Amino acid sequence: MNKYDYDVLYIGAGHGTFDGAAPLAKQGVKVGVAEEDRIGGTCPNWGCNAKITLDAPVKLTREQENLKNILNGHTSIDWSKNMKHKHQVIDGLPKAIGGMLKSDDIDILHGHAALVDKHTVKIGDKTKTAKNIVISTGLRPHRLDVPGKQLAHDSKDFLNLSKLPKQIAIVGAGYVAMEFATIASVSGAQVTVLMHHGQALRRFYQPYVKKVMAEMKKQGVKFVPNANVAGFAKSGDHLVVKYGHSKQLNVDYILDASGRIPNVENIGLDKVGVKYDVRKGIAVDDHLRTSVSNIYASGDVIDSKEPKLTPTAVFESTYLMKLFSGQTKAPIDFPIIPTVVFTSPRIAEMGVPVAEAEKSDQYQVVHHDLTADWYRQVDQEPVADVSLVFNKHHQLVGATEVSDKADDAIDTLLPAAELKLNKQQIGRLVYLFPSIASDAWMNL
Ligand SMILES: Cc1cc2nc3c(=O)[nH]c(=O)nc-3n(C[C@H](O)[C@H](O)[C@H](O)COP(=O)(O)OP(=O)(O)OC[C@H]3O[C@@H](n4cnc5c(N)ncnc54)[C@H](O)[C@@H]3O)c2cc1C
Ligand SMILES: NC(=O)c1ccc[n+]([C@@H]2O[C@H](COP(=O)([O-])OP(=O)(O)OC[C@H]3O[C@@H](n4cnc5c(N)ncnc54)[C@H](O)[C@@H]3O)[C@@H](O)[C@H]2O)c1
Repeated sequence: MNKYDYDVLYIGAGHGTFDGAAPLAKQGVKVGVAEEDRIGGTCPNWGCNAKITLDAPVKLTREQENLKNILNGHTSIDWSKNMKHKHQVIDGLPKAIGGMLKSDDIDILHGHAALVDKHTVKIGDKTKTAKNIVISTGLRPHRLDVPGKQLAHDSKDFLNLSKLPKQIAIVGAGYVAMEFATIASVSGAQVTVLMHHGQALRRFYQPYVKKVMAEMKKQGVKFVPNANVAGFAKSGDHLVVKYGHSKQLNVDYILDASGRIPNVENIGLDKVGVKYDVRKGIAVDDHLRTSVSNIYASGDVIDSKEPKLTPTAVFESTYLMKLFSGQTKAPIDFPIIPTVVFTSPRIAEMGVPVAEAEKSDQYQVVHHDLTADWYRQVDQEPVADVSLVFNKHHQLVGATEVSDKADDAIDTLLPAAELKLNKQQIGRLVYLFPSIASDAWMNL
């Protein structure tokens, strides 16, 4: 007879949970998953999958634009058909993910979950106990605290817009702002990006970010650096963004893309003694254990220097699966986690950042203008640059690319850096020709 209802009870059903929970349950571990919203969490429902589906015709439009001297005619994006397609692709995912969890005998508990004590969780009006608990509650959009803030929308609202507004103001210049500005402007909206600082995508290599911005400007996107947004108001049938020294911008829609904050409130952390920071998230050790020994945390809600991305959440939930099933006792050892911003062109990076490498004598940085490559000329890519970072043994340790194919190029280079391949090993790898992989590896 088990002392607890579950061996492991997860709070939240995003990637920080389900990629590990399903294989854990397959091994005979009794698992419960509490979720107050859609199964699958942010990424499938209002993040990666939804965004990349809307981006598909945007990417195609970019490719057509690059080849416009060859193609006849002009195409445009039908927003409502694109949104309908997004729903067709996305709407079935919670059922599919939930079905997968149930088929592994996982109990799905619907409702808001909060810790009652270190082994007890209240989910709606049900109370369940567990030997171990994993908090995987993710992030939610940060909202600017300015007058008229209720007039602004967040990324979730944007991804469900049935009609594309004509004029859009986007506050912030991070991942969401830059990706959604691209989607909206290529789809026909006039977009103004109100930047908090003088730089967009601050963690990325700035010479490449400037190239992305230049392409977005050609598409019609306006950037206002150091905008200092003061508030929003309604005036007749339009909205007004007040910024700078008494400047105003009239728009039909305001997207607040000023970042994301951890879901740490109202889940009983203080009651049970789990340490956290309201801005950074839940503190964990190198086994993803919180300050309470049987309570762990996974995914975006963790206070960590790892990027808050789906691959990170997947790696963490998979690590916890191995820990709970006795496959490992070792601390978590993060691999290189690559990242990409799905603008047109994309900017993608992995490993040691170029700006950091340029400041150190431990690395050598090699820049390549890829527009000179015959393979990139096939698609007439106007912007294509890569910077490769090598260590003293000439092993690849980092790379950043700006191009329409940057995501695929960085993915293909990743094993060289993660596995620290030497020249001889690299020489053993033969790629399809012609392909982005053979093109990317040519420079190693
Ligand atoms: C617009 C957007 C686009 C993105 N695009 C990408 C991308 O292209 N690539 C990429 O790698 N990453 C992307 N991300 C980031 C990615 O979505 C997250 O890193 C990932 O979803 C994190 O998973 P998670 O399980 O930690 O959190 P989430 O997926 O947010 O899951 C947390 C879950 O917990 C639930 N929950 C919270 N509190 C409670 C409670 N008290 N009781 C019960 N349930 C609760 C929530 O409802 C939610 O379902 C994007 C994010 C956004 C917002
Ligand atoms: N392609 C991807 O992988 C992808 C796409 C979207 C989101 N994400 C994930 O979601 C996270 C959140 O994305 P995001 O774009 O919301 O956040 P972000 O941290 O990338 O960008 C937030 C932006 O808001 C600005 N800002 C902060 N405070 C402000 C203020 N008071 N006024 C005006 N602007 C302000 C920042 O300067 C920054 O430009 C990302 O960090 C990433 O982890 C990933």
